[in-house]
Amino acid sequence: MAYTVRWGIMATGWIADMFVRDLLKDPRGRDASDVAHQVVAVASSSAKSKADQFISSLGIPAPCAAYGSYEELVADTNVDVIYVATPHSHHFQNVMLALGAGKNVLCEKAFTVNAAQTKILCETARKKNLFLMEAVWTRYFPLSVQVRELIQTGEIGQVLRVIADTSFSDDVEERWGTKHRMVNLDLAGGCLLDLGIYSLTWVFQTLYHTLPRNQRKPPTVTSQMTQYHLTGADESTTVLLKFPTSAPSNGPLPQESHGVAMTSMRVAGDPDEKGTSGANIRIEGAKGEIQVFGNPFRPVRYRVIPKKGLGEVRDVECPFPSQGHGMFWEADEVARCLRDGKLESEGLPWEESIVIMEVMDEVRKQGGLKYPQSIESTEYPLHF
Ligand SMILES: NC(=O)C1=CN([C@@H]2O[C@H](COP(=O)(O)OP(=O)(O)OC[C@H]3O[C@@H](n4cnc5c(N)ncnc54)[C@H](OP(=O)(O)O)[C@@H]3O)[C@@H](O)[C@H]2O)C=CC1
Ligand SMILES: O=C1OC[C@@H](O)[C@H](O)[C@H]1O
Repeated sequence: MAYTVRWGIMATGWIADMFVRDLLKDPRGRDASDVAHQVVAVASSSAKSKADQFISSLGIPAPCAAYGSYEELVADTNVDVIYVATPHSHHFQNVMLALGAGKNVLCEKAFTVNAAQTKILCETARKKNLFLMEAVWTRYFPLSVQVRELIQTGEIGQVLRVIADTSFSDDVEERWGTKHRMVNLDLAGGCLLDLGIYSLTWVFQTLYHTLPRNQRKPPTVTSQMTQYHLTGADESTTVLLKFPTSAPSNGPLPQESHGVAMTSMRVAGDPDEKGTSGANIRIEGAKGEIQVFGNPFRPVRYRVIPKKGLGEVRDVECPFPSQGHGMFWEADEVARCLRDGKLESEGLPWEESIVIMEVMDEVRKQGGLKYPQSIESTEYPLHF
């Protein structure tokens, strides 16, 4: 018998739409018949009619309540878990609202504006015995799971360096202007929090998450940042990380590793959008390399390249079942955690989200990127 989760959707923007499309796919299409999803409520902060429109345009089966405020959504007793799909600037306030009403939460990336806010959210969830997870969907792809397993089983030996690039060469002025959440400081815009987090995800899930928990240590951080001339949000950021502990080595290899996390809105990881420039992620080990192809947030295949004499090159395609976007895998993880009474996901524990937020805090400090005090604040409730 499938364990069914009843979702409440907070916000009706782009990613909420994509997420709900995936929730509505039959889990059997991805061999996940142990879980099922229902969308039982949708809320828009601007108007109830927007929630009504969202429900009808996506064909969400009745009954599904439509609300014109987030307060009404979190009070709905039919809802098991809230999916928070608002801009970064609002995550802290929105998640606190949901936790305060006794609701479990899946919150979009970046978890919050800064690490101090993330810590409060995790502490609040712990105290209230509620589930909370940052929606870094890529971590739950079979591709990510397979790559982590290959590292853990020693396929490429000790991993010494990881390079990850999440960059798109947009016409920034034309596409994002000054108000869009991608570049708007009031909404915690900029490529680090929006896209760089995926480069950091690849660095962390290969160099940090693959270690036993008691061996995971925060990296040191060096970085460079270029700010967008129209708003001051970062348009290009490069982060160099040194992790003090790597997988145990039996020989002369160092007990440390390097991560290079890049992101930009001016240059592209895949300029011709045909993959000509190669892999956006390279995971380099003492016995070989794993390359990951496609957008770092939605990669499509990987290649294992053993060091000369140690084996053959292997390409592995990782298709998206049911013509899905790939967000259903993180939703399935939420369902299984709720079923099993867990407060956090093993795929992205609270502690790891906090360390990544701390890295982003440090990068912003080094780059001189400050957001308005109202959205950096840890005060709750705060109306801004
Ligand atoms: N996992 C992924 O692949 C992706 C994740 N994201 C993440 O999802 C979040 C939302 O991004 P996205 O959907 O692209 O953003 P959109 O701008 O498309 O939607 C955001 C929604 O948040 C609500 N909202 C509440 N307050 C505000 C406010 N002050 N300004 C603007 N919107 C507000 C609005 O919904 P309403 O009026 O209904 O309340 C709005 O439609 C971000 O954290 C982003 O990083 C984004 C894209 C892809
Ligand atoms: O999370 C994301 O992934 C997809 C990108 O297009 C989007 O800007 C970003 O928010």
